Formats: sequence, structure tokens, C-alpha cells
Amino acid sequence: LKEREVREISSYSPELKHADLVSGDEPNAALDAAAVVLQNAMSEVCCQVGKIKSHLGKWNSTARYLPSKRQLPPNMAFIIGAQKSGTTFLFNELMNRHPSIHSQLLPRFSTKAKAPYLRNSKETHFFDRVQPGSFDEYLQKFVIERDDKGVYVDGTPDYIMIPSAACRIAATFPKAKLIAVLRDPVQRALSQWNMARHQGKAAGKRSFTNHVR
Ligand SMILES: Nc1ncnc2c1ncn2[C@@H]1O[C@H](COP(=O)(O)OS(=O)(=O)O)[C@@H](OP(=O)(O)O)[C@H]1O
Repeated sequence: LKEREVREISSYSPELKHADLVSGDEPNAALDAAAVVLQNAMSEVCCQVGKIKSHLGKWNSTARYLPSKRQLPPNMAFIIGAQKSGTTFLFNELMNRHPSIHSQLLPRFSTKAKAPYLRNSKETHFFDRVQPGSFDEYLQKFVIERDDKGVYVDGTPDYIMIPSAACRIAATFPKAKLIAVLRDPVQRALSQWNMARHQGKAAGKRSFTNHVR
């Protein structure tokens, strides 16, 4: 095997040592090993493609996803997570600081304001729910005034952990920008547990140590 091929095969399979590939006892041992690695890689790819097809099948039937006459927002961006990593701060900064960044707008009712007013809405949960509702409705909540140069943001942190959400987003907005905010995993888990505690959820009733165990 050439050095480049050895490097490539090793990168797919860390357990296949570089030395095994360059100096197998049998002349064909390295090639046999490489064939096994490639076969495994292919079956993994087929498995993933199968999963994606199955997710999309469900998506097409549950979302009533029909190509809409309304044009899709030209520039779509998703803050896909992670939960408790500062996604709300980022979303608010984007909304408050840039006139051409938009989100869904939903009516808000408050005792102080005399009439309901529209507010930016961060989490749509459209792509992670089994019954997501109508796609036209999803778009309508975004497109109040068409801004072709604008960027439309859906900031649902659950998307990062739900594979079907990734498949659905890719199928609907193949050119979307994805923004992932990451945080030290222990601090992130602690923050999530704290939230569960304040919300009175079962996860928050255990101690943090028991919860992560
Ligand atoms: N600018 C900045 N830098 C670092 N960390 C920040 C920032 N803004 C918010 N936070 C902290 O992020 C936690 C909330 O994250 P999210 O907004 O993503 O939460 S959520 O998933 O939408 O519920 C929450 O963490 P905890 O306070 O540890 O719970 C926030 O304090």
C-alpha cells in the first residue's frame, strides 16, 4: 500500500495500526485488512442512509410538507444548541443588534401594554417534533415583511441532539447556516439540572451527582 492509502485507511479505523498495514506477514494481509475496513465503512454508510430515509419518510407524512408556493426564506440560519450553552444570549444579541436578522414573530400579551404586540420568538421546535404542524404556518410566522438580504433564525437548542431534526433541516433548507454553541459539559449539565430543579421536574429532584450517574 502507498503511504497515502495507509494514512487514509488508518483514519477510518483507529484500531487498525499503521504497522499492520505496511508490514503484514502475508503479502496480501494488508489488502485483506483494508477490504474489511472498507466493508465496515460501507455498511455504516448504508445504515446511516437507511436511517435518514426512514426519518424523511416520517417527516413527509407528518409535516404535511408540500413544496409551498410561498418562496422559502433566502437565508436561513439555525442555532441548533446545545441546551444551556448561552443560546438565548446569542439569539437576543443577533435580534437586537442587526436590523436584517429576523426570527418568528408571535403575539405577546402583557398587562402593561394596552394591546398585544409582536415579539421575537426563539424556539420553534418545528423540526424536532413528531407532529410539527404545517410548513406554511412555520414560514408565515417568519415572513412578515420580505427581506431578501435578511437572515431568518430558528433558535431551537434541542435540534443538536435529535438526528431526525438534522435530516429534516437538511431536506428543507440544504443551504442553511448552522450555529452550534458549546459549553464545558459539566457546567452545561449542572445548568440543565438547575433548570429542571426550578421547574419541579423529576430530574431536578435527585441530587446532581445521582442525576449524572
Ligand atoms: N454570554 C454568556 N456567556 C456565557 N454563558 C452565558 C452567557 N449568557 C448566558 N449564559 C448562560 O447560559 C445558560 C443558558 O443557556 P441557554 O440560553 O442556551 O439556555 S436554554 O437552553 O435556552 O434554556 C445560563 O447558564 P447557567 O447560569 O449556568 O444556568 C446562562 O447564565
